Amino acid sequence: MKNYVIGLDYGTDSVRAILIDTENGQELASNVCHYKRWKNKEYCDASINQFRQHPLDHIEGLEATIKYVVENSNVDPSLIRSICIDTTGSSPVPVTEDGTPLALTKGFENNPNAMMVLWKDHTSINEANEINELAANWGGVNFTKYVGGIYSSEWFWAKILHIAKQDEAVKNAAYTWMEHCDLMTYLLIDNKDLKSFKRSRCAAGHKAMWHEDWNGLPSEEFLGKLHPYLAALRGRLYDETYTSDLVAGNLSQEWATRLGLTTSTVIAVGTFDAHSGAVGAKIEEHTLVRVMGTSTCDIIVASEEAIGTKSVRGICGQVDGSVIPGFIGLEAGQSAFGDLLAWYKELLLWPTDHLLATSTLLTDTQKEQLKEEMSDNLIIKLTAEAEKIPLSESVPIALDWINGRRTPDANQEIKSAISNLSLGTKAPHLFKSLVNAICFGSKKIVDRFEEEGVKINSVIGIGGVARKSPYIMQTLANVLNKPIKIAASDQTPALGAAIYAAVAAGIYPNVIEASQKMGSDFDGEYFPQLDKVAAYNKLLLAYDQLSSFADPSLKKLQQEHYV
Ligand SMILES: Nc1ncnc2c1ncn2[C@@H]1O[C@H](COP(=O)(O)OP(=O)(O)O)[C@@H](O)[C@H]1O
Ligand SMILES: O=C(CO)[C@@H](O)[C@@H](O)COP(=O)(O)O
Repeated sequence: MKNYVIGLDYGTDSVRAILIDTENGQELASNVCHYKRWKNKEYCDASINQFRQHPLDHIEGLEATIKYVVENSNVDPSLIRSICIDTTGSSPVPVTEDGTPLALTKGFENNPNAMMVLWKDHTSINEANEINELAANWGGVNFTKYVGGIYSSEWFWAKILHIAKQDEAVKNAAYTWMEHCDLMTYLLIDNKDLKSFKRSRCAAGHKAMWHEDWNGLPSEEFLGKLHPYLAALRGRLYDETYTSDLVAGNLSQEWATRLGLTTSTVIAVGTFDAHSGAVGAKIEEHTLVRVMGTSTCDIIVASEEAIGTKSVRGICGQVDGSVIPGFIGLEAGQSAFGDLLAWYKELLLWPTDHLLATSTLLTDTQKEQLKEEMSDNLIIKLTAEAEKIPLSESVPIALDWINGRRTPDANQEIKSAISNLSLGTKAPHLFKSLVNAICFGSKKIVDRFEEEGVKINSVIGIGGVARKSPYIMQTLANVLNKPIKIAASDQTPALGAAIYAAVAAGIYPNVIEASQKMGSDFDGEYFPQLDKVAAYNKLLLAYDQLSSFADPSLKKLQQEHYV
């Protein structure tokens, strides 16, 4: 009998659904929906790093994309066994006692504090500092132990603490909070009991300091020292967490009707995009999967025996079962990867956005066409020119911390810097320096894993930049001095979600077997160019120097580690 599953992947800008044949991972239909309100930059204020998304963007996207793949695949809906949802994270959403996102209730429809706080929102830097300070000094367990020793402003508790302090009305109305992957899963299932709802192990372990060592979330006593709201919230969250090979519930009658499915379809426990992307790319031990898009997420799995009781310093957490049940999933990443290049692109397009509007040389239609053409071609042209600049030629030295540093050693307050500019510095030189910067930031992550005893034999690249930029991938292979394989699928996170769905539906006995059968093939490999590796090593020293200058705390961290 044929079996089909759906993987639903919520990225930063859009959501995509794919309908997959579980026998071989073949994609029978796919559909993408861009978030309407987010596209118009509603509820965001980049000047203070506030990035919020309205739940209606997510619900409309879910309905449109799933309906599309069900209708266009010509598959009998009763053979669609399961759906699994992955999202960005930590992207928490305040909800009412009956599990309704607060922004869907009266009075909160346009309040950004009542919406999803997107992973890259950095409004809670002070609150992350408070958490770190308390964790290190309160005299009890240091709850940051399994999230690399530093709690980030990108994460759950810091974001909630910030909003609780900032918005009394939201604090009073938000009965509980859910990670985005949990909320969308909860929305679809029939069982609406919030207490027994199966929350994601991946989200809880990497972002909310949930760990078996202390029986779940950080203690009420610890949270109470941060804010009484957090202490009260603890009891309205969860004790247990679940891996994504398990069923969260059956599709509710309401959503079965809305999506053209039946209530026999099961919904797997939710997860994060990077972790499901790693499964979609057939992750195995000692393979680092790098999701390279707006940001990077670096995922690796290790057996419990290999990790033992060790806590890996400066990363975004080590969580039992966050990628493959039975293995410890480790996560690191860069807060900006493609985003650094996107920032530069926007900077260079300033005149076209602002001067063209007042010019009388072109018609409005021509202006729009020109703007679009320049926007589409800018990175491609810069890439071609940067590639031609020999490594012997002087280019600026840049840091990749344009949106703070996620790892190693989170510091979201830190800013980027560029040095070594001269009158000879042209736009492609600067572009080359930014590409070097994102690759050096990547090298720091790989080095940290290896220093901490996590062996990396091979690297797999997935995500927009991995697929679109051979220049960046070749630079990265040279900087890391490791070969990098590129997954063929453009949809690895959604494919990974489909793999979890297939296991949850009982079609495969475990994630490893399912990912071998359904996971993406590879369609490219970049090898280090031996004549260039040494030159990049030299540039890396300059990057290190600039890093120490821009972030004096780095030296202190290193000294603390080596005493
Ligand atoms: N040809 C390219 N070279 C380098 N970077 C690119 C290229 N095309 C897109 N990007 C970058 O890729 C990022 C988007 O990556 P993608 O994986 O598609 O999205 P997301 O990370 O939101 O899932 C943007 O930051 C963009 O600047
Ligand atoms: O941080 C995580 C997962 O832990 C990601 O969700 C976050 O970096 C967003 O990833 P994308 O840039 O949307 O691929």
